[in-house]
Amino acid sequence: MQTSTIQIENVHRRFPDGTVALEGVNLSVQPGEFVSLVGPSGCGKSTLLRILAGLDTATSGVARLNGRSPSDPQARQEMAFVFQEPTLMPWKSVLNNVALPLELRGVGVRERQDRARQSLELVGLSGREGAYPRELSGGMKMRVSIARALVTKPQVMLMDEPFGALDEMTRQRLNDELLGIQQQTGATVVFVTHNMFEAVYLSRRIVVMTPHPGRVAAVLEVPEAYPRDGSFRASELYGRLVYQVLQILEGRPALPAERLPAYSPVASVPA
Ligand SMILES: Nc1ncnc2c1ncn2[C@@H]1O[C@H](COP(=O)(O)OP(=O)(O)OP(=O)(O)O)[C@@H](O)[C@H]1O
Repeated sequence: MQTSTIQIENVHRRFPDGTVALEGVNLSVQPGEFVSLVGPSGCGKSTLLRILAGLDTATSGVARLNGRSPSDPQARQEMAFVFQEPTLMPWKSVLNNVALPLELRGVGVRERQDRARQSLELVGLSGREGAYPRELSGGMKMRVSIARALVTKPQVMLMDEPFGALDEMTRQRLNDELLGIQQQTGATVVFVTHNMFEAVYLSRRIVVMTPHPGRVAAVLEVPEAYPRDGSFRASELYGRLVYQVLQILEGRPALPAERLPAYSPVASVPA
């Protein structure tokens, strides 16, 4: 039986000031799956991602990555985190920024630079190895940040609003590149975004969260095969799914059955 890469069972996170960031969250993510967490500010998306990354701990409940606690050193080796800010070292070249996680793991200079070059090729930045972060556009910096995450060949990529600061055209281009990389590497991706268009375009499943307390309101399936391209954005399915996410976020009833396509997009609504 194939086990889930990520297992979250009845996770609660209450901060010392009494804020309940997460209440009773359940989610399992299969190997190679692309799952987005969508919802308004404060619904607990980042908190959930941080718990998965071992950067925060649940007050109660269980989070597992390949059956291990996210703080387990082996689990940490198997994942990479991409933040909204590219957080590059300004004094290091693009190549050395990308090689940094390998340097921290004690990999020799020749091997880490070779692997950093391969990673830069994946994000379309071959030829820019010698550049410094100040010479790059916002989109290029984010590509470097993704290349740095890929350099350790992680099974799981945890991405927190990575394209939130980019213009719409750059965001769409990077969405396509990310999907290409994900198909090529087979990585499992958990992707946080405020943007429901992006979530529908990228995901196999969308976890819609609502705040106060942070809960999973619904999980939508996106029944569109990969690889996807821009024509998906012009489809009826895409428009209806975006609308469905909005309805759930606004606390309105889901679309009536006669206004939905033949499939049933609400895969599950937790009790
Ligand atoms: N260290 C903390 N102490 C107290 N409250 C916190 C802490 N971190 C987060 N919170 C609160 O927990 C709730 C969830 O925060 P979180 O950052 O996970 O939400 P989010 O959905 O990622 O929001 P955004 O989209 O704005 O990043 C919010 O009410 C936030 O203010």
